[in-house]
Amino acid sequence: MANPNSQLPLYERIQRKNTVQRAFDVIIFFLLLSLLVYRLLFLNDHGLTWLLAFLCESSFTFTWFQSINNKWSPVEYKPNPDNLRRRITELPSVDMFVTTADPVLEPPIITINTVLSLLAVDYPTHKLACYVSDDGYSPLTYYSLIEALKFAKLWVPFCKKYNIRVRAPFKYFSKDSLSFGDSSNWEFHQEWQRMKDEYELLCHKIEDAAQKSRPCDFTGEFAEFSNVERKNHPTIIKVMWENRDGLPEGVPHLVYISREKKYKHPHNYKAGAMNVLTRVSGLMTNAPYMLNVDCDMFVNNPKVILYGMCLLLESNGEKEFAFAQFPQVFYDGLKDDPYGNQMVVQNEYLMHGISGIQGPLYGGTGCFHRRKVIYDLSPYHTVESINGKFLEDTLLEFGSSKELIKSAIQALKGKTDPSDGLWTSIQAAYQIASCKYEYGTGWGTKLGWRYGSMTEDVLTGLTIHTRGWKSIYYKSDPPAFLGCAPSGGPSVMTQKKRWATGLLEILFSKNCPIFATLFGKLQLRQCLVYLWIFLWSLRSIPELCYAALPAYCIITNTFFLPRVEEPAFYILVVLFVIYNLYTLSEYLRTGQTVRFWWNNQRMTRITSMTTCFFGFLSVIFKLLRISETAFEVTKKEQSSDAANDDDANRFTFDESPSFVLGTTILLLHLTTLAMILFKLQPPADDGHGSGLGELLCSVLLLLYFWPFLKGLFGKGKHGIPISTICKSTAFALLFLYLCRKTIVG
Ligand SMILES: O=c1ccn([C@@H]2O[C@H](COP(=O)(O)OP(=O)(O)O[C@H]3O[C@H](CO)[C@@H](O)[C@H](O)[C@H]3O)[C@@H](O)[C@H]2O)c(=O)[nH]1
Ligand SMILES: [Mn+2]
Repeated sequence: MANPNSQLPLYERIQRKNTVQRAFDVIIFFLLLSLLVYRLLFLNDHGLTWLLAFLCESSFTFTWFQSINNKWSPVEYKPNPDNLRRRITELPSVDMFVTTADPVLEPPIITINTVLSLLAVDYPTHKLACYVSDDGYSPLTYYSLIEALKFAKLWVPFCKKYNIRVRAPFKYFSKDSLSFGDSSNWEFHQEWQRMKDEYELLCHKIEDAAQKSRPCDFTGEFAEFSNVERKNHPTIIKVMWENRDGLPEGVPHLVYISREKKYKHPHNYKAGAMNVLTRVSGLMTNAPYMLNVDCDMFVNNPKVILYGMCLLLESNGEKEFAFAQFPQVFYDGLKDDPYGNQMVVQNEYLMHGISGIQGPLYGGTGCFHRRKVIYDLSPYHTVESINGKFLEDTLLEFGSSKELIKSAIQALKGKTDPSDGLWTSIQAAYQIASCKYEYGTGWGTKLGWRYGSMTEDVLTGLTIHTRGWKSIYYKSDPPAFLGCAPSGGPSVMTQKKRWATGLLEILFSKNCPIFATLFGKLQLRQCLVYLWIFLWSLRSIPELCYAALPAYCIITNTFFLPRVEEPAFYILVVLFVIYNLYTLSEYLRTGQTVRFWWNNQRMTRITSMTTCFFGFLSVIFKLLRISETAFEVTKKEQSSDAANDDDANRFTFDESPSFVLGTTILLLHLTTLAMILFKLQPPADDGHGSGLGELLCSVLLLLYFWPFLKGLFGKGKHGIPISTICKSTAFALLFLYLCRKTIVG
């Protein structure tokens, strides 16, 4: 009999209105074009600086064009979990993956909180399995998981009984959380206190273990960790907990995996870890859906799996949406986002904008994938069509494990047999987690997470869009996941440099989105979106040139901007004012402060002129085979007090080259301003020297690099290291010398 509820929609699609925004987008675009026309008209009257300015401005105009494309037709989706419950009696299984790589940079207490929050989600427990990949090969992480599991057996029922919202205990018990709701309920009160005590005990145990040089005796369960080399060790797989009774309540399966590592054997960082997770889970539970999160991204909304399933289970979604991406939202964000990495405005406008094209890019965490899509299926493949040649070709790519191939056939055909217990496949699991398993297979090239970029997430998502799939984005309230944004100048720079590198790596690879549109099924507008993000590090070049131009002009007393008397000067003024008001309004509409906006503007300029440039260089070095690119893990901190700490808002520095470049720009513009102030400029050629435009540019750059100015006088980590200042002074002097030479020459 047909289910009377089968018509209930699982999600709603809402086209957002954005007429005013579009109008401003276009106005800005026309102002930019008129500036270009002005440049072209007078190209012959001016020298090289004019041409350079024209080229830079052309690049800015192209970027703006791309950004209009990104935001032109925003769409929002709203899942409806109630309808899901009514419509679907048997919910599908979901395998949940957590990756961790370093017990120092990623303290196990953070990882276990993520795991606990996943184990406690609102979803039938027997449909869930949680797999933790530990690239750190850390007995401490494993020990913490053992202890966390004991706690989970109390925590999960507690959360479900009282319908707790925040199920990461550190957050639930933190000072700023309003966890202690209905305190008149005596029973709740008692249980709450017990949970709190148990959680504190858990924290103590982990802290104690972390203090010791050896967290445990390498006997019994820990014997496999006695080989202490992190980069050279055999596989460890531990089925830590099996929900044997298959009951909808209780704690989901928990599996720990530390894949084999060998010196000189590329392990492909996170992408490699994800592929091992995919294979091992394929053997053990083979769920048709997979949720993956970074170790610091805890579940903040227990309905998240229901949301994910609404988005992916709708019958038209089945044919369209390959993955469902949730935004990266951060907890304990520093006030006013001094490092510009909270991505609030991007999550709101950019992501919804892209949702109106082919869908959000895959962001590496907080994302539900269909297993069969990860196994290379395309949208035109129906269950019936999956046989014969496609199946044969695809299966060849899976490698030699018969067990894996068997499970892959089931996954591709959309069949899910209940597993015969996790242990039965343990031997095969060891085989497919070994270094050599991927030799001669399609893993990383045709299947699974793709290798060859530091941003394996975006690359993997791109290959999915290239096959014609769409993706879907949902920004829930409260946010589905919360993670921690790196704090401190150096870690922000490390992260951004990795992104800049990884994104450009994709542009220069065979997966380049231009080919994907020409020969694949990537939509043209989506191709523009990808180009916009991949060109990020290349844009550092016009940005740097544009920052050097005013300095050059002031030092040589020439000009590259129209003079105040010329009407074109007002194009620039209007452009500047409208652009800033426009971006400001985006921040204000998402509830942010003016300060927040300014910090973001400033950091955008700083990172695109410094870190992105080094990202660009590392790709060039890779192409020239001078050096390889590497995934540097960012440091995670749990402290809830950081947000209120005044110190935390102050920029911190280290000796990284990004800061040398930033300091050089600062010193240059300090010099130029001093030259104007003390009238040290050489006489202008024909009485037409640098003017107000150049001066304002210099002042603006000084404001953008204000944290660096403070850093010149700061102490300790808040100060720019002396060696950096020396190097920057040398570069600034060299620039000065070269500028002078052009006058004399
Ligand atoms: O060899 C490695 C390196 C990293 N990781 C894991 O990768 C995740 C992301 O690393 P992180 O240092 O937090 O990088 P972020 O810049 O914060 O991560 C963003 O960018 C990455 C790509 O650069 C994506 O993989 C992430 O999902 C995305 O959140 C973490 O869980 C790590 O444990 C591994 O498992 N193995
Ligand atoms: Mn991270």
